Amino acid sequence: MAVGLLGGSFDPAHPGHVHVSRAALARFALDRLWWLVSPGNPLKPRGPAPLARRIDRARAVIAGDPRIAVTDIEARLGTRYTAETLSALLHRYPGIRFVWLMGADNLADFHRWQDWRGIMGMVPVGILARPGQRISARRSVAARTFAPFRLPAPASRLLARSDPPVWCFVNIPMRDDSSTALRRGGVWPPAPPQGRP
Ligand SMILES: Nc1ncnc2c1ncn2[C@@H]1O[C@H](COP(=O)(O)OP(=O)(O)OP(=O)(O)O)[C@@H](O)[C@H]1O
Ligand SMILES: O=C(O)c1ccc[n+]([C@@H]2O[C@H](COP(=O)([O-])O)[C@@H](O)[C@H]2O)c1
Repeated sequence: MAVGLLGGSFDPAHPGHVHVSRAALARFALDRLWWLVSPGNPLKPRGPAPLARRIDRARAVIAGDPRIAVTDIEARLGTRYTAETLSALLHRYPGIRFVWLMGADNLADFHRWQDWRGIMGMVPVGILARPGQRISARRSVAARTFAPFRLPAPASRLLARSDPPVWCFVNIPMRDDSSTALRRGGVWPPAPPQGRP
């Protein structure tokens, strides 16, 4: 079974997450997709809304798609860095072919992640186009360093069955939803329940 992993703050989840998830299922021939709702991105100084609220919202946003599961795996494993999460998952689920998924904005910054080269050696990586990020992603340190291991987009359905390091960038119809825009618009985070701080 091939499972895509979409890690994120999901602060909050939005239709862009669902859109890239469905595109990844189709383009990378995945059977399932797990959202890993992060306890907190190690590179973001500001802490996100409480995990339970982000998970509730994520479940509401994906309602109706049985192929996508919302998980708190990183909180359960006690991991925050993706390299640690992946090694724990590979150890725990030896029969699953995992694919790490991310939007093009994360490819642009990927060389700042802990043990990013190690991540490329652990699992295939699928990148999904995001508005305004195409050039920075293409020119990124990670894209240049791993250029020889890029799977051409027309072969994207082979990604999960390819041995790492391997990565594939797919151009999908783009949506410009972002959690930042929702936070700036004041619709998130919701007010805490009365009587609680
Ligand atoms: N509209 C989108 N198009 C492509 N990828 C997206 C989109 N929205 C989110 N992603 C990807 O989904 C993953 C999780 O995203 P995240 O939860 O950080 O949402 P975000 O909208 O990027 O949040 P923020 O604005 O706070 O950075 C990341 O890999 C991100 O690149
Ligand atoms: O491992 C790292 O060093 C690392 C640095 C930055 C981001 N990440 C992961 O990237 C995913 C996307 O994060 P975010 O906050 O952009 O949604 C999420 O799973 C984070 O844990 C991981």
